[in-house]
Amino acid sequence: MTEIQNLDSVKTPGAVYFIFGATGDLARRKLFPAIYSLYREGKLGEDFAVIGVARRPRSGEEFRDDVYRSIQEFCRYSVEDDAEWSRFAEHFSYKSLDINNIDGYRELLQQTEEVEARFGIPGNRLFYLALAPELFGNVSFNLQKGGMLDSSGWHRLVIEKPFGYDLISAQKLNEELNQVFKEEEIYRIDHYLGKEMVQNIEVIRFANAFFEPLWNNKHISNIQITLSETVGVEERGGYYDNAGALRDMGQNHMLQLLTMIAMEPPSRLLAEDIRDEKVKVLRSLRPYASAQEVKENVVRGQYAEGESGGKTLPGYRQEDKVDPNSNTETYFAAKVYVDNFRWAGVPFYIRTGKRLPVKTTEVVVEFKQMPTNVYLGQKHKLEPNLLVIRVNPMEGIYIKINAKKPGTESQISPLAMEFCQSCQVGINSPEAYERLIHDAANGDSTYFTRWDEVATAWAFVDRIASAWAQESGDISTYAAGSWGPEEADQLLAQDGFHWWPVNGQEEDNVIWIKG
Ligand SMILES: NC(=O)C1=CN([C@@H]2O[C@H](COP(=O)(O)OP(=O)(O)OC[C@H]3O[C@@H](n4cnc5c(N)ncnc54)[C@H](OP(=O)(O)O)[C@@H]3O)[C@@H](O)[C@H]2O)C=CC1
Ligand SMILES: O=C1O[C@H](COP(=O)(O)O)[C@@H](O)[C@H](O)[C@H]1O
Repeated sequence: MTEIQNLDSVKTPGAVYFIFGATGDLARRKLFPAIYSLYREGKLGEDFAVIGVARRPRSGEEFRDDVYRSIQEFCRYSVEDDAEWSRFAEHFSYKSLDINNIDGYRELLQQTEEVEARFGIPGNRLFYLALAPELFGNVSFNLQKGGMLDSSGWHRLVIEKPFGYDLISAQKLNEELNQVFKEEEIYRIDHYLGKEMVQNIEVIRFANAFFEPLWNNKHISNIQITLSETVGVEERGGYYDNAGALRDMGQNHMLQLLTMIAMEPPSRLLAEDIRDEKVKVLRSLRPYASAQEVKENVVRGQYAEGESGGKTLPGYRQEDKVDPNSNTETYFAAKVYVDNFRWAGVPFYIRTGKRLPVKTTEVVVEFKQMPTNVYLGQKHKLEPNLLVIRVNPMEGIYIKINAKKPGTESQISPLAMEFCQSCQVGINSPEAYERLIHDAANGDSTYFTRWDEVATAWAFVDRIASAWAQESGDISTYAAGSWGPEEADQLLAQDGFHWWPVNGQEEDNVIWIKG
Protein backbone atom coordinates (compact mmCIF):
# COMPACT_ATOMS: atom_id res chain seq x y z
CA MET A 1 0.00 0.00 0.00
CA THR A 2 1.35 3.37 -0.98
CA GLU A 3 0.75 6.47 1.08
CA ILE A 4 0.14 9.51 -1.07
CA GLN A 5 3.17 11.71 -0.91
CA ASN A 6 3.65 15.21 -2.10
CA LEU A 7 4.70 14.23 -5.58
CA ASP A 8 5.22 17.75 -6.81
CA SER A 9 8.96 17.38 -6.73
CA VAL A 10 9.46 13.63 -6.35
CA LYS A 11 11.88 12.25 -8.89
CA THR A 12 10.83 8.93 -10.35
CA PRO A 13 13.07 5.92 -9.77
CA GLY A 14 15.29 5.05 -12.74
CA ALA A 15 13.22 3.04 -15.22
CA VAL A 16 12.73 2.07 -18.84
CA TYR A 17 9.39 3.24 -20.25
CA PHE A 18 8.14 1.05 -23.09
CA ILE A 19 5.53 2.75 -25.24
CA PHE A 20 3.75 0.04 -27.19
CA GLY A 21 1.85 1.84 -29.96
CA ALA A 22 4.59 4.48 -30.30
CA THR A 23 3.53 5.44 -33.82
CA GLY A 24 -0.09 6.01 -32.77
CA ASP A 25 -2.26 9.00 -31.95
CA LEU A 26 -2.18 8.71 -28.16
CA ALA A 27 1.61 8.51 -28.02
CA ARG A 28 1.94 11.52 -30.30
CA ARG A 29 -0.66 13.75 -28.67
CA LYS A 30 -0.30 12.83 -25.02
CA LEU A 31 2.51 10.47 -24.01
CA PHE A 32 5.63 12.04 -25.54
CA PRO A 33 4.58 15.53 -24.47
CA ALA A 34 3.92 14.25 -20.92
CA ILE A 35 7.35 12.61 -20.73
CA TYR A 36 9.01 15.81 -21.93
CA SER A 37 7.17 17.92 -19.32
CA LEU A 38 8.28 15.54 -16.58
CA TYR A 39 11.84 15.79 -17.83
CA ARG A 40 11.74 19.58 -17.98
CA GLU A 41 10.53 19.67 -14.40
CA GLY A 42 13.39 17.46 -13.26
CA LYS A 43 11.06 14.60 -12.31
CA LEU A 44 12.71 12.02 -14.57
CA GLY A 45 16.35 12.84 -13.92
CA GLU A 46 18.78 11.25 -16.39
CA ASP A 47 18.43 7.60 -15.36
CA PHE A 48 15.53 6.79 -17.66
CA ALA A 49 15.03 5.50 -21.19
CA VAL A 50 12.04 5.34 -23.51
CA ILE A 51 11.72 2.56 -26.06
CA GLY A 52 8.99 3.09 -28.63
CA VAL A 53 7.46 -0.11 -29.99
CA ALA A 54 5.22 -0.55 -33.05
CA ARG A 55 5.27 -2.45 -36.32
CA ARG A 56 6.18 0.41 -38.64
CA PRO A 57 9.85 0.61 -39.52
CA ARG A 58 11.56 3.67 -38.03
CA SER A 59 15.22 4.42 -37.51
CA GLY A 60 16.17 5.82 -34.11
CA GLU A 61 16.66 9.20 -35.77
CA GLU A 62 13.23 9.14 -37.43
CA PHE A 63 11.60 8.18 -34.17
CA ARG A 64 13.29 11.02 -32.29
CA ASP A 65 12.09 13.38 -35.04
CA ASP A 66 8.52 12.13 -34.49
CA VAL A 67 8.89 12.75 -30.78
CA TYR A 68 10.28 16.24 -31.42
CA ARG A 69 7.34 17.17 -33.67
CA SER A 70 4.83 15.84 -31.17
CA ILE A 71 6.36 17.91 -28.39
CA GLN A 72 6.46 21.08 -30.46
CA GLU A 73 2.81 20.60 -31.36
CA PHE A 74 1.23 19.33 -28.17
CA CYS A 75 3.43 19.95 -25.12
CA ARG A 76 2.94 22.82 -22.68
CA TYR A 77 6.73 23.30 -22.80
CA SER A 78 8.46 23.84 -26.11
CA VAL A 79 11.99 22.86 -26.97
CA GLU A 80 14.08 25.97 -26.94
CA ASP A 81 17.62 24.77 -26.71
CA ASP A 82 19.44 22.32 -29.03
CA ALA A 83 21.81 21.01 -26.38
CA GLU A 84 18.97 20.34 -23.96
CA TRP A 85 16.99 18.60 -26.72
CA SER A 86 19.94 16.32 -27.58
CA ARG A 87 20.36 15.42 -23.92
CA PHE A 88 16.67 14.48 -23.70
CA ALA A 89 16.45 12.76 -27.11
CA GLU A 90 19.35 10.41 -26.49
CA HIS A 91 17.13 8.60 -23.97
CA PHE A 92 14.78 7.55 -26.81
CA SER A 93 15.13 4.54 -29.08
CA TYR A 94 12.74 2.52 -31.21
CA LYS A 95 12.03 -1.16 -31.83
CA SER A 96 9.98 -2.29 -34.79
CA LEU A 97 8.03 -5.26 -33.50
CA ASP A 98 4.77 -7.05 -34.16
CA ILE A 99 3.51 -7.79 -30.66
CA ASN A 100 2.74 -11.37 -31.74
CA ASN A 101 6.30 -12.09 -32.86
CA ILE A 102 8.09 -13.69 -29.92
CA ASP A 103 11.54 -13.47 -31.53
CA GLY A 104 11.17 -9.72 -31.61
CA TYR A 105 10.89 -9.67 -27.78
CA ARG A 106 14.30 -11.31 -27.45
CA GLU A 107 15.76 -8.51 -29.56
CA LEU A 108 13.82 -6.02 -27.47
CA LEU A 109 15.35 -7.53 -24.34
CA GLN A 110 18.81 -7.02 -25.70
CA GLN A 111 18.04 -3.40 -26.58
CA THR A 112 16.60 -2.92 -23.09
CA GLU A 113 19.66 -4.26 -21.34
CA GLU A 114 21.84 -1.99 -23.40
CA VAL A 115 19.95 1.16 -22.42
CA GLU A 116 19.76 0.04 -18.79
CA ALA A 117 23.53 -0.32 -18.71
CA ARG A 118 24.02 2.97 -20.53
CA PHE A 119 21.80 5.08 -18.25
CA GLY A 120 22.39 3.20 -15.00
CA ILE A 121 18.79 1.93 -14.76
CA PRO A 122 18.27 -0.79 -12.13
CA GLY A 123 15.88 -3.11 -14.02
CA ASN A 124 12.63 -1.19 -13.37
CA ARG A 125 10.36 -1.53 -16.40
CA LEU A 126 7.08 0.22 -17.12
CA PHE A 127 5.08 -1.14 -20.06
CA TYR A 128 2.59 1.39 -21.39
CA LEU A 129 0.13 -0.24 -23.79
CA ALA A 130 -1.19 2.48 -26.11
CA LEU A 131 -2.68 -0.29 -28.21
CA ALA A 132 -6.07 -1.70 -29.09
CA PRO A 133 -7.26 -3.70 -26.02
CA GLU A 134 -7.48 -6.93 -28.05
CA LEU A 135 -3.67 -6.90 -28.01
CA PHE A 136 -3.19 -6.48 -24.23
CA GLY A 137 -3.35 -10.20 -23.42
CA ASN A 138 -0.81 -11.24 -26.06
CA VAL A 139 1.62 -8.50 -25.14
CA SER A 140 1.56 -9.62 -21.50
CA PHE A 141 2.17 -13.27 -22.36
CA ASN A 142 4.95 -12.41 -24.76
CA LEU A 143 6.64 -10.03 -22.35
CA GLN A 144 6.88 -12.91 -19.93
CA LYS A 145 7.88 -15.47 -22.53
CA GLY A 146 10.46 -13.16 -24.04
CA GLY A 147 12.20 -12.69 -20.65
CA MET A 148 11.23 -9.05 -20.31
CA LEU A 149 9.96 -9.61 -16.75
CA ASP A 150 13.07 -11.34 -15.44
CA SER A 151 14.98 -8.23 -14.39
CA SER A 152 15.54 -7.54 -10.70
CA GLY A 153 13.53 -4.27 -10.54
CA TRP A 154 9.77 -3.71 -10.58
CA HIS A 155 7.52 -4.36 -13.58
CA ARG A 156 4.34 -2.38 -14.14
CA LEU A 157 1.71 -2.55 -16.82
CA VAL A 158 -0.12 0.65 -17.71
CA ILE A 159 -3.15 0.09 -19.88
CA GLU A 160 -5.50 2.38 -21.67
CA LYS A 161 -9.25 2.24 -21.78
CA PRO A 162 -11.50 0.72 -22.90
CA PHE A 163 -11.07 -2.13 -20.41
CA GLY A 164 -13.39 -4.57 -22.16
CA TYR A 165 -16.69 -4.06 -23.91
CA ASP A 166 -18.88 -5.37 -21.10
CA LEU A 167 -18.42 -7.21 -17.82
CA ILE A 168 -17.77 -10.59 -19.43
CA SER A 169 -15.12 -9.35 -21.84
CA ALA A 170 -13.52 -7.27 -19.08
CA GLN A 171 -13.35 -10.35 -16.84
CA LYS A 172 -11.72 -12.34 -19.61
CA LEU A 173 -9.16 -9.61 -20.23
CA ASN A 174 -8.45 -9.31 -16.53
CA GLU A 175 -7.92 -13.05 -16.19
CA GLU A 176 -5.43 -12.94 -19.05
CA LEU A 177 -3.51 -10.07 -17.50
CA ASN A 178 -3.55 -11.73 -14.07
CA GLN A 179 -1.74 -14.74 -15.46
CA VAL A 180 1.26 -12.47 -15.87
CA PHE A 181 0.80 -9.39 -13.69
CA LYS A 182 -0.51 -9.05 -10.14
CA GLU A 183 -3.34 -6.57 -9.52
CA GLU A 184 -0.93 -4.15 -7.83
CA GLU A 185 1.27 -4.17 -10.93
CA ILE A 186 -1.61 -3.18 -13.23
CA TYR A 187 -2.31 0.53 -13.66
CA ARG A 188 -5.61 1.04 -15.51
CA ILE A 189 -5.72 4.55 -16.86
CA ASP A 190 -8.79 6.70 -16.62
CA HIS A 191 -7.29 10.00 -17.68
CA TYR A 192 -10.08 11.96 -15.96
CA LEU A 193 -8.59 10.86 -12.65
CA GLY A 194 -5.38 12.61 -13.65
CA LYS A 195 -7.11 15.95 -14.15
CA GLU A 196 -6.22 18.68 -11.69
CA MET A 197 -9.80 19.54 -10.73
CA VAL A 198 -10.93 15.93 -10.40
CA GLN A 199 -8.18 15.41 -7.84
CA ASN A 200 -9.14 18.72 -6.28
CA ILE A 201 -12.67 17.43 -5.55
CA GLU A 202 -11.21 15.43 -2.70
CA VAL A 203 -9.50 18.48 -1.23
CA ILE A 204 -12.50 20.78 -1.67
CA ARG A 205 -14.68 18.22 0.07
CA PHE A 206 -12.43 16.99 2.84
CA ALA A 207 -10.36 20.07 3.67
CA ASN A 208 -13.17 22.60 4.13
CA ALA A 209 -15.36 22.80 7.17
CA PHE A 210 -18.23 24.42 5.35
CA PHE A 211 -18.84 21.85 2.63
CA GLU A 212 -18.68 18.50 4.39
CA PRO A 213 -21.51 19.13 6.91
CA LEU A 214 -23.82 20.01 4.01
CA TRP A 215 -22.68 17.20 1.72
CA ASN A 216 -25.72 14.94 2.07
CA ASN A 217 -29.40 14.44 1.32
CA LYS A 218 -30.51 16.84 4.03
CA HIS A 219 -29.05 19.80 2.21
CA ILE A 220 -28.45 18.81 -1.41
CA SER A 221 -31.40 18.49 -3.78
CA ASN A 222 -29.60 17.11 -6.82
CA ILE A 223 -26.21 16.84 -8.50
CA GLN A 224 -25.56 17.36 -12.20
CA ILE A 225 -22.50 16.06 -14.01
CA THR A 226 -21.92 17.22 -17.58
CA LEU A 227 -19.16 16.00 -19.90
CA SER A 228 -19.95 17.75 -23.16
CA GLU A 229 -17.84 17.82 -26.28
CA THR A 230 -18.06 19.90 -29.43
CA VAL A 231 -16.11 17.41 -31.51
CA GLY A 232 -17.69 14.56 -33.44
CA VAL A 233 -16.06 11.16 -33.67
CA GLU A 234 -13.26 12.55 -35.85
CA GLU A 235 -11.05 9.75 -37.17
CA ARG A 236 -12.12 7.27 -34.46
CA GLY A 237 -15.37 6.19 -36.12
CA GLY A 238 -14.28 2.55 -36.34
CA TYR A 239 -13.79 2.25 -32.60
CA TYR A 240 -16.60 4.57 -31.54
CA ASP A 241 -19.32 2.97 -33.63
CA ASN A 242 -18.78 -0.21 -31.69
CA ALA A 243 -18.60 1.55 -28.32
CA GLY A 244 -20.98 4.54 -28.15
CA ALA A 245 -21.17 7.24 -25.48
CA LEU A 246 -22.22 4.91 -22.66
CA ARG A 247 -19.13 2.71 -22.96
CA ASP A 248 -16.75 5.42 -24.17
CA MET A 249 -17.47 7.98 -21.43
CA GLY A 250 -20.14 6.58 -19.11
CA GLN A 251 -18.64 3.37 -17.77
CA ASN A 252 -15.38 5.09 -16.91
CA HIS A 253 -15.01 8.89 -16.73
CA MET A 254 -18.58 9.72 -15.66
CA LEU A 255 -18.89 7.06 -13.02
CA GLN A 256 -15.42 7.87 -11.72
CA LEU A 257 -16.38 11.53 -11.35
CA LEU A 258 -19.55 10.47 -9.60
CA THR A 259 -17.58 8.36 -7.12
CA MET A 260 -15.29 11.28 -6.30
CA ILE A 261 -18.33 13.44 -5.54
CA ALA A 262 -20.25 10.81 -3.60
CA MET A 263 -17.65 8.79 -1.69
CA GLU A 264 -17.29 8.84 2.09
CA PRO A 265 -14.16 10.46 3.48
CA PRO A 266 -11.44 7.81 3.59
CA SER A 267 -9.97 7.22 7.03
CA ARG A 268 -6.45 7.63 5.66
CA LEU A 269 -5.04 9.04 2.45
CA LEU A 270 -3.87 5.66 1.25
CA ALA A 271 -4.52 4.49 -2.29
CA GLU A 272 -6.45 1.42 -1.13
CA ASP A 273 -8.58 3.36 1.37
CA ILE A 274 -9.61 5.86 -1.28
CA ARG A 275 -10.35 3.15 -3.82
CA ASP A 276 -12.33 1.20 -1.20
CA GLU A 277 -14.55 4.23 -0.69
CA LYS A 278 -15.03 4.71 -4.42
CA VAL A 279 -16.02 1.11 -5.00
CA LYS A 280 -18.60 1.37 -2.20
CA VAL A 281 -20.31 4.15 -4.17
CA LEU A 282 -20.38 2.01 -7.30
CA ARG A 283 -21.88 -0.84 -5.31
CA SER A 284 -24.54 1.53 -4.01
CA LEU A 285 -25.73 2.60 -7.46
CA ARG A 286 -29.34 1.59 -7.77
CA PRO A 287 -29.51 -0.87 -10.69
CA TYR A 288 -32.27 -0.37 -13.21
CA ALA A 289 -34.53 -3.34 -12.59
CA SER A 290 -36.09 -3.61 -16.05
CA ALA A 291 -35.94 -2.32 -19.60
CA GLN A 292 -38.87 -0.07 -18.66
CA GLU A 293 -36.86 1.49 -15.83
CA VAL A 294 -34.01 2.11 -18.26
CA LYS A 295 -36.46 3.81 -20.61
CA GLU A 296 -37.75 6.03 -17.83
CA ASN A 297 -34.34 7.02 -16.48
CA VAL A 298 -31.90 6.99 -19.38
CA VAL A 299 -32.10 9.04 -22.57
CA ARG A 300 -29.96 8.43 -25.62
CA GLY A 301 -29.54 10.07 -29.00
CA GLN A 302 -27.33 10.35 -32.03
CA TYR A 303 -26.27 13.59 -33.68
CA ALA A 304 -27.78 14.38 -37.05
CA GLU A 305 -26.59 17.10 -39.40
CA GLY A 306 -26.57 20.49 -37.74
CA GLU A 307 -24.86 23.82 -37.53
CA SER A 308 -22.38 25.51 -35.28
CA GLY A 309 -20.60 28.84 -35.65
CA GLY A 310 -22.08 29.24 -39.12
CA LYS A 311 -20.63 25.91 -40.26
CA THR A 312 -22.68 22.92 -41.35
CA LEU A 313 -21.72 19.80 -39.42
CA PRO A 314 -22.28 16.30 -40.80
CA GLY A 315 -24.53 13.81 -39.07
CA TYR A 316 -22.97 10.86 -37.25
CA ARG A 317 -24.03 8.40 -39.94
CA GLN A 318 -22.08 10.39 -42.52
CA GLU A 319 -18.84 10.18 -40.52
CA ASP A 320 -15.85 8.17 -41.75
CA LYS A 321 -15.85 4.46 -40.76
CA VAL A 322 -19.36 4.69 -39.27
CA ASP A 323 -22.10 2.32 -40.44
CA PRO A 324 -24.55 4.47 -42.47
CA ASN A 325 -27.43 2.75 -40.60
CA SER A 326 -25.74 2.91 -37.21
CA ASN A 327 -27.88 3.10 -34.07
CA THR A 328 -24.92 3.92 -31.83
CA GLU A 329 -25.63 6.63 -29.27
CA THR A 330 -23.40 9.72 -29.32
CA TYR A 331 -25.26 11.17 -26.33
CA PHE A 332 -26.76 9.82 -23.17
CA ALA A 333 -28.20 11.30 -20.01
CA ALA A 334 -29.31 9.35 -16.96
CA LYS A 335 -30.89 9.77 -13.57
CA VAL A 336 -28.91 7.74 -11.10
CA TYR A 337 -29.40 7.10 -7.39
CA VAL A 338 -26.73 6.21 -4.87
CA ASP A 339 -28.65 4.15 -2.34
CA ASN A 340 -26.81 4.80 0.90
CA PHE A 341 -27.42 6.83 4.05
CA ARG A 342 -25.78 9.96 2.71
CA TRP A 343 -27.43 10.10 -0.69
CA ALA A 344 -30.80 8.38 -0.35
CA GLY A 345 -33.32 10.30 -2.44
CA VAL A 346 -30.83 12.63 -4.15
CA PRO A 347 -30.86 12.25 -7.94
CA PHE A 348 -27.54 12.44 -9.77
CA TYR A 349 -28.17 13.57 -13.34
CA ILE A 350 -25.32 12.70 -15.65
CA ARG A 351 -24.97 13.54 -19.33
CA THR A 352 -22.35 13.33 -22.02
CA GLY A 353 -22.37 13.79 -25.74
CA LYS A 354 -20.49 14.69 -28.85
CA ARG A 355 -21.31 17.67 -31.07
CA LEU A 356 -22.84 19.66 -28.22
CA PRO A 357 -22.53 23.46 -28.11
CA VAL A 358 -19.56 23.70 -25.71
CA LYS A 359 -16.64 21.62 -24.54
CA THR A 360 -16.88 21.35 -20.80
CA THR A 361 -16.73 19.06 -17.82
CA GLU A 362 -18.64 20.45 -14.88
CA VAL A 363 -20.24 19.27 -11.69
CA VAL A 364 -23.13 21.31 -10.28
CA VAL A 365 -24.19 20.66 -6.71
CA GLU A 366 -27.63 22.19 -6.14
CA PHE A 367 -28.62 22.84 -2.54
CA LYS A 368 -32.12 22.64 -1.13
CA GLN A 369 -34.06 25.79 -0.36
CA MET A 370 -34.34 26.59 3.30
CA PRO A 371 -37.54 25.17 4.84
CA THR A 372 -38.85 28.60 5.64
CA ASN A 373 -37.51 31.92 4.62
CA VAL A 374 -38.72 35.47 4.91
CA TYR A 375 -37.51 36.12 1.39
CA LEU A 376 -39.44 33.28 -0.19
CA GLY A 377 -42.66 34.35 -1.86
CA GLN A 378 -44.18 36.55 -4.52
CA LYS A 379 -41.85 39.49 -4.17
CA HIS A 380 -38.54 37.71 -4.31
CA LYS A 381 -37.39 34.97 -6.59
CA LEU A 382 -34.77 33.09 -4.65
CA GLU A 383 -32.50 30.79 -6.59
CA PRO A 384 -31.01 27.72 -4.97
CA ASN A 385 -27.41 27.88 -3.86
CA LEU A 386 -25.01 26.13 -6.19
CA LEU A 387 -21.48 24.88 -5.88
CA VAL A 388 -20.01 24.43 -9.33
CA ILE A 389 -16.79 22.53 -9.94
CA ARG A 390 -15.28 23.28 -13.32
CA VAL A 391 -13.01 20.50 -14.41
CA ASN A 392 -12.13 21.42 -17.95
CA PRO A 393 -11.27 23.36 -20.06
CA MET A 394 -11.81 26.05 -17.39
CA GLU A 395 -10.54 24.92 -14.02
CA GLY A 396 -11.96 26.30 -10.83
CA ILE A 397 -15.00 26.49 -8.62
CA TYR A 398 -17.74 28.96 -7.99
CA ILE A 399 -20.44 29.32 -5.41
CA LYS A 400 -23.76 30.90 -6.28
CA ILE A 401 -25.57 32.62 -3.44
CA ASN A 402 -28.39 35.14 -3.08
CA ALA A 403 -27.44 38.68 -2.12
CA LYS A 404 -28.95 42.12 -2.12
CA LYS A 405 -28.59 43.72 -5.52
CA PRO A 406 -26.27 46.70 -5.02
CA GLY A 407 -28.03 50.03 -5.26
CA THR A 408 -31.55 48.64 -4.87
CA GLU A 409 -33.72 48.81 -1.79
CA SER A 410 -34.54 45.18 -1.40
CA GLN A 411 -33.97 43.40 -4.69
CA ILE A 412 -32.28 40.05 -4.38
CA SER A 413 -29.97 38.82 -7.07
CA PRO A 414 -27.87 35.68 -7.55
CA LEU A 415 -24.21 36.37 -7.02
CA ALA A 416 -21.46 34.01 -8.13
CA MET A 417 -18.14 34.04 -6.34
CA GLU A 418 -15.61 32.42 -8.53
CA PHE A 419 -12.13 31.06 -8.11
CA CYS A 420 -10.88 30.48 -11.61
CA GLN A 421 -7.75 28.42 -11.26
CA SER A 422 -6.97 28.42 -14.97
CA CYS A 423 -7.19 32.23 -14.99
CA GLN A 424 -4.43 32.64 -12.41
CA VAL A 425 -1.14 33.79 -13.86
CA GLY A 426 1.57 31.27 -13.06
CA ILE A 427 -0.74 28.29 -12.66
CA ASN A 428 -0.09 25.95 -15.53
CA SER A 429 -1.75 22.69 -14.52
CA PRO A 430 0.09 19.55 -15.53
CA GLU A 431 -1.66 17.46 -18.13
CA ALA A 432 -3.48 14.39 -16.79
CA TYR A 433 -0.99 12.08 -18.50
CA GLU A 434 1.96 13.76 -16.80
CA ARG A 435 0.55 13.06 -13.38
CA LEU A 436 -0.48 9.53 -14.23
CA ILE A 437 2.87 8.48 -15.72
CA HIS A 438 4.61 10.09 -12.77
CA ASP A 439 2.32 8.30 -10.31
CA ALA A 440 2.72 4.91 -12.01
CA ALA A 441 6.51 5.24 -11.99
CA ASN A 442 6.33 6.08 -8.29
CA GLY A 443 4.05 3.13 -7.56
CA ASP A 444 1.09 5.29 -6.54
CA SER A 445 -2.09 3.71 -7.86
CA THR A 446 -4.58 6.09 -6.20
CA TYR A 447 -5.75 7.63 -9.45
CA PHE A 448 -5.92 4.41 -11.42
CA THR A 449 -8.96 2.17 -11.44
CA ARG A 450 -8.86 -1.05 -9.46
CA TRP A 451 -10.39 -4.19 -10.92
CA ASP A 452 -13.41 -4.21 -8.59
CA GLU A 453 -14.24 -0.63 -9.61
CA VAL A 454 -14.09 -1.56 -13.29
CA ALA A 455 -16.19 -4.68 -12.81
CA THR A 456 -18.85 -2.94 -10.71
CA ALA A 457 -19.11 -0.09 -13.21
CA TRP A 458 -19.57 -2.58 -16.04
CA ALA A 459 -22.29 -4.43 -14.15
CA PHE A 460 -24.23 -1.15 -13.82
CA VAL A 461 -23.71 -0.11 -17.43
CA ASP A 462 -24.44 -3.56 -18.90
CA ARG A 463 -28.06 -3.35 -17.74
CA ILE A 464 -28.54 -0.16 -19.73
CA ALA A 465 -26.77 -1.55 -22.79
CA SER A 466 -28.81 -4.75 -22.77
CA ALA A 467 -32.10 -2.85 -22.43
CA TRP A 468 -31.10 -0.74 -25.43
CA ALA A 469 -30.14 -3.85 -27.37
CA GLN A 470 -33.73 -5.11 -27.01
CA GLU A 471 -35.20 -1.94 -28.53
CA SER A 472 -36.17 -1.97 -32.17
CA GLY A 473 -36.39 0.97 -34.55
CA ASP A 474 -34.14 3.91 -35.13
CA ILE A 475 -32.41 5.77 -32.35
CA SER A 476 -33.69 9.34 -31.89
CA THR A 477 -31.49 12.13 -33.13
CA TYR A 478 -30.46 15.64 -32.13
CA ALA A 479 -29.04 18.36 -34.33
CA ALA A 480 -25.26 18.66 -34.17
CA GLY A 481 -24.49 21.81 -32.21
CA SER A 482 -27.59 21.48 -29.98
CA TRP A 483 -27.86 20.33 -26.36
CA GLY A 484 -29.05 16.83 -27.24
CA PRO A 485 -32.49 15.21 -27.17
CA GLU A 486 -35.29 17.13 -25.46
CA GLU A 487 -36.15 14.10 -23.34
CA ALA A 488 -32.99 14.85 -21.38
CA ASP A 489 -34.62 18.05 -20.16
CA GLN A 490 -37.75 16.10 -19.21
CA LEU A 491 -35.65 13.81 -17.05
CA LEU A 492 -35.05 16.75 -14.70
CA ALA A 493 -38.27 18.69 -15.34
CA GLN A 494 -40.38 15.83 -14.02
CA ASP A 495 -38.52 16.18 -10.70
CA GLY A 496 -38.85 19.98 -10.69
CA PHE A 497 -35.24 20.68 -11.76
CA HIS A 498 -33.46 21.86 -14.88
CA TRP A 499 -29.93 21.59 -16.22
CA TRP A 500 -27.93 24.58 -15.06
CA PRO A 501 -26.08 26.49 -17.78
CA VAL A 502 -22.47 25.36 -18.12
CA ASN A 503 -19.18 26.92 -19.10
CA GLY A 504 -19.52 30.37 -20.55
CA GLN A 505 -23.30 30.18 -20.73
CA GLU A 506 -24.08 31.82 -17.41
CA GLU A 507 -27.40 33.56 -17.05
CA ASP A 508 -27.49 37.34 -17.48
CA ASN A 509 -29.03 38.03 -14.10
CA VAL A 510 -26.05 36.73 -12.13
CA ILE A 511 -23.52 39.17 -10.65
CA TRP A 512 -20.01 37.73 -10.92
CA ILE A 513 -17.23 38.28 -8.46
CA LYS A 514 -14.10 36.88 -10.04
CA GLY A 515 -11.22 35.82 -7.83
N1 LIG B 1 -6.05 8.55 -29.03
C1 LIG B 1 -6.63 8.94 -27.90
O1 LIG B 1 -6.83 10.12 -27.62
C2 LIG B 1 -7.05 7.93 -26.90
C3 LIG B 1 -6.75 6.59 -27.07
N2 LIG B 1 -7.10 5.69 -26.12
C4 LIG B 1 -6.77 4.27 -26.27
O2 LIG B 1 -5.37 4.14 -26.48
C5 LIG B 1 -5.11 3.04 -27.33
C6 LIG B 1 -4.32 3.53 -28.54
O3 LIG B 1 -5.07 4.50 -29.21
P1 LIG B 1 -4.51 5.35 -30.44
O4 LIG B 1 -3.11 5.78 -30.21
O5 LIG B 1 -5.53 6.38 -30.71
O6 LIG B 1 -4.54 4.27 -31.62
P2 LIG B 1 -3.80 4.32 -33.02
O7 LIG B 1 -4.58 3.46 -33.94
O8 LIG B 1 -3.47 5.70 -33.44
O9 LIG B 1 -2.41 3.60 -32.71
C7 LIG B 1 -2.30 2.21 -32.49
C8 LIG B 1 -0.83 1.85 -32.33
O10 LIG B 1 -0.75 0.44 -32.17
C9 LIG B 1 0.31 -0.04 -33.01
N3 LIG B 1 0.00 -1.43 -33.34
C10 LIG B 1 -1.14 -1.92 -33.86
N4 LIG B 1 -1.05 -3.25 -34.04
C11 LIG B 1 0.18 -3.62 -33.59
C12 LIG B 1 0.87 -4.85 -33.52
N5 LIG B 1 0.32 -5.98 -33.92
N6 LIG B 1 2.11 -4.85 -33.02
C13 LIG B 1 2.69 -3.69 -32.62
N7 LIG B 1 2.09 -2.50 -32.66
C14 LIG B 1 0.85 -2.45 -33.15
C15 LIG B 1 0.25 0.90 -34.20
O11 LIG B 1 1.49 0.97 -34.85
P3 LIG B 1 1.86 0.23 -36.21
O12 LIG B 1 0.71 0.38 -37.13
O13 LIG B 1 3.10 0.95 -36.64
O14 LIG B 1 2.11 -1.15 -35.80
C16 LIG B 1 0.04 2.24 -33.49
O15 LIG B 1 1.26 2.73 -33.02
C17 LIG B 1 -6.48 2.46 -27.67
O16 LIG B 1 -6.77 1.46 -26.74
C18 LIG B 1 -7.42 3.63 -27.46
O17 LIG B 1 -8.73 3.22 -27.16
C19 LIG B 1 -7.74 6.07 -24.96
C20 LIG B 1 -8.07 7.38 -24.73
C21 LIG B 1 -7.78 8.42 -25.69
O1 LIG C 1 -11.63 8.92 -23.22
C1 LIG C 1 -12.12 9.72 -23.97
O2 LIG C 1 -12.09 11.03 -23.65
C2 LIG C 1 -12.21 12.04 -24.65
C3 LIG C 1 -12.51 13.35 -23.91
O3 LIG C 1 -11.46 13.63 -23.04
P1 LIG C 1 -11.17 15.12 -22.55
O4 LIG C 1 -10.02 15.00 -21.64
O5 LIG C 1 -10.87 15.91 -23.81
O6 LIG C 1 -12.41 15.63 -21.91
C4 LIG C 1 -13.28 11.71 -25.65
O7 LIG C 1 -13.24 12.63 -26.72
C5 LIG C 1 -13.06 10.32 -26.20
O8 LIG C 1 -14.14 9.97 -27.07
C6 LIG C 1 -12.96 9.30 -25.09
O9 LIG C 1 -12.52 8.06 -25.64
